[in-house]
Amino acid sequence: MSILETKNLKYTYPDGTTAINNVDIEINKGKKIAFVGRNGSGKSTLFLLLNGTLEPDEGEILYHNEPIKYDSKSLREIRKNVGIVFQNPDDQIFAPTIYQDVGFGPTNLGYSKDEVDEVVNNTLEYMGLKHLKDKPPHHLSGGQKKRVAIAGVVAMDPEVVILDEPLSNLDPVGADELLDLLNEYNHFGKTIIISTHNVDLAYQWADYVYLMSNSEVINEGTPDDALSDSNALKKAALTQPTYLEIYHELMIRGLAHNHRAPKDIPELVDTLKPLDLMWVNVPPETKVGDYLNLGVMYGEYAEHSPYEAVNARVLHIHENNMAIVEFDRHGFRAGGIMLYDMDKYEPDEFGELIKDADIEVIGAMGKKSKSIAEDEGIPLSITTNVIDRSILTALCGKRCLILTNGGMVDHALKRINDYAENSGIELHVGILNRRY
Ligand SMILES: Nc1ncnc2c1ncn2[C@@H]1O[C@H](COP(=O)(O)OP(=O)(O)OP(=O)(O)O)[C@@H](O)[C@H]1O
Repeated sequence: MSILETKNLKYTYPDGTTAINNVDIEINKGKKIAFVGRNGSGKSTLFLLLNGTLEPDEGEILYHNEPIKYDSKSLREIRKNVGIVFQNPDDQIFAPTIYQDVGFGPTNLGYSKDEVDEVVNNTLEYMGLKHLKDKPPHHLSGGQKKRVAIAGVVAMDPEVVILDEPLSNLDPVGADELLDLLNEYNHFGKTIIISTHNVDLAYQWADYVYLMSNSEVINEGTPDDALSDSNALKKAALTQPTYLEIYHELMIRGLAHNHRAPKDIPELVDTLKPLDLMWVNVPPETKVGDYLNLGVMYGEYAEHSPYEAVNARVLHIHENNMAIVEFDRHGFRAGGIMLYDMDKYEPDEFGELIKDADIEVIGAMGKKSKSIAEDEGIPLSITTNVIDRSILTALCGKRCLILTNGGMVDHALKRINDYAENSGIELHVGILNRRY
């Protein structure tokens, strides 16, 4: 369902610089969208057009299929629903304290004092800023200021949040934490749009990508489609995402399986052909591509039955009936990933389940899970990039537990099951405290 759309948009600044030219985009509700382009390609100008701050010279912008109007009532409405977080938080934060700054938007929307108090406290809690509420903004670090700027927008409960270069000036942990937060917010059904010149970020994070150059959109599509066209990337003076580049190099050398391009480390690991190659003696009638049974595994190596067949595919036949065979991946011993829905957290049950589940590593996704874990003294080994890191841990044979809640429970379950299905590796996955 389209939430924001532009048709043949054009905008020229008063000094004659055309910053947006013939731009047609369609943003669907609940998606994560990235606009990728070098400095000056027009991303910030487009964002200011999308929430009515600038008015186009030509073309139109549709919000829920209705053209935006520019009278003050309509503009208030669109700015409430399409919030922008500027690249530099100093352009956005101006009140004497964090509390007042985050309360500015809701106060302007006509909320009562109690309503403002409730919404500001909830937002500060959600953004992990509660302890800073009485501080003046100029005493905060760059990362904290960024969060305050986002909190000011989130407090108005917009449908769409637009963030101009959200990760600029953040250290790696701060960047991961912010992405975690944006993903969580997206799971509440919010549409999130970012601009970035970081192709790796756009490739890994977005559902849909627009590539911009010289005031125009020059390519668009899923991240693989939009960011693998070398001509378009050259025109935009950008390079391919690192994962795609590694994948293509592996493919050229025959080291990768020919399935979809990897988006993260577990998928990249999975594209690698297993190194289980072996010289074996084969019967004279054997052909390349045949499956051979090479014997049995037993004891702790057998997963599915006490005695398990070891199969291998013939890759190459040499003279004297010698062949190179590749072991079938079936029977790969991985660990497991259990999820625990923190909306239904019960300390006693949790302790019991953990004891029985033989968990070695615990991770938490989302603000609520992390703060319950902190309050309850549950030791967390993984707090960012949790799904990927849990899959990698499980691939090393360990059992992990992910604490999460809300829509992220099913999201995590789906991601892990998709990985298991695509890789053919049997991971044990389940939700500990949900009965089916
Ligand atoms: N207020 C302004 N007056 C005149 N020209 C401007 C103004 N703001 C931006 N521009 C010009 O418009 C073009 C697009 O700029 P814009 O800031 O939208 O790009 P951007 O892709 O967001 O860049 P960045 O990544 O550096 O933020 C550039 O050529 C820029 O110099």
